[in-house]
Amino acid sequence: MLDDYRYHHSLCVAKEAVRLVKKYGGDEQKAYIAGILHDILKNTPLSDQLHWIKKSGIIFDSIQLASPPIWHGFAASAFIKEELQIADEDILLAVRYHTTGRAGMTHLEKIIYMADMTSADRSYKDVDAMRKKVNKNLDEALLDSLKFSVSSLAKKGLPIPYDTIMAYNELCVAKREESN
Ligand SMILES: Nc1ncnc2c1ncn2[C@@H]1O[C@H](COP(=O)(O)OP(=O)(O)OP(=O)(O)OP(=O)(O)OC[C@H]2O[C@@H](n3cnc4c(N)ncnc43)[C@H](O)[C@@H]2O)[C@@H](O)[C@H]1O
Repeated sequence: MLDDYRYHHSLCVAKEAVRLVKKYGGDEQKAYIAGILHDILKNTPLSDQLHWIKKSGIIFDSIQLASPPIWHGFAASAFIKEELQIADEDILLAVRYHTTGRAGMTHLEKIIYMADMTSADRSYKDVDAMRKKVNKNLDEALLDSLKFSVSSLAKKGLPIPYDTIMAYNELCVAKREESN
C-alpha cells in the first residue's frame, strides 16, 4: 500500500507526533495511530482516493476538486474508518485535515500537521528553523507553516483550499489579538 519512502515517513511522523504530545500534552496512543496512518492512501491512485471520498459522503467544493494533493487525507480518514474500523473522531479529523489544516483545529490535528512538517525524515531548506519553532510554540509554528503553504501555492499559481485560508486567518487574528 505504501512505498518504502512513505512508510518510513509515516513511522517518523508517528514518532514526532508522540514527541510533541509529550511536550504539549494529549494522548500518545492516538498521536501514534494518527501519525502512522495519515498518509496511508498517499501512494494510491487518485481515482481510488476520490472513490473513498465520495463513498464517505464528503462533497468537495471546486477548489478541493482542483487540488489533488489534498485528497489523500480526506480519503484516508474514510478508508481507516471503514476498513480499519477506527471510530475515534479525534484520529479521523487529524488524518483528514493533515494537509489543509482548517479553522478550529483540535489539539491532535495541530500535532499531526506539525509532526508532518518536522518529522526526522524531512529535509526541506528551512526544516531546522521549523523544528526550533515547533519546540517553542505549537501555534506559532503552525501559523508559519500555513503562511508558507499559502504563499507557495499562490506563487505556483495554484488554488488555495478554503480550509487552509481559514486556518491561516484564525491563527493570524489570534496572534494579533494576543500582541495588542
Ligand atoms: N494546504 C494545501 N492546499 C493545497 N495543496 C497543498 C497544501 N499543502 C500542501 N499542498 C501541496 O501538496 C503537495 C505535497 O504536500 P505534502 O503532502 O505536505 O508533502 P509530501 O508529499 O509529504 O512532501 P514533499 O515531497 O512536498 O516534501 P517536502 O519535504 O518538500 O515538504 C514537506 C512539507 O513541508 C512544507 N515545506 C517545504 N518547505 C518549507 C519551508 N521552507 N517552510 C515551511 N514549510 C515548508 C511543504 O509545503 C510540505 O508540506 C505539494 O505539491 C504542495 O504544494
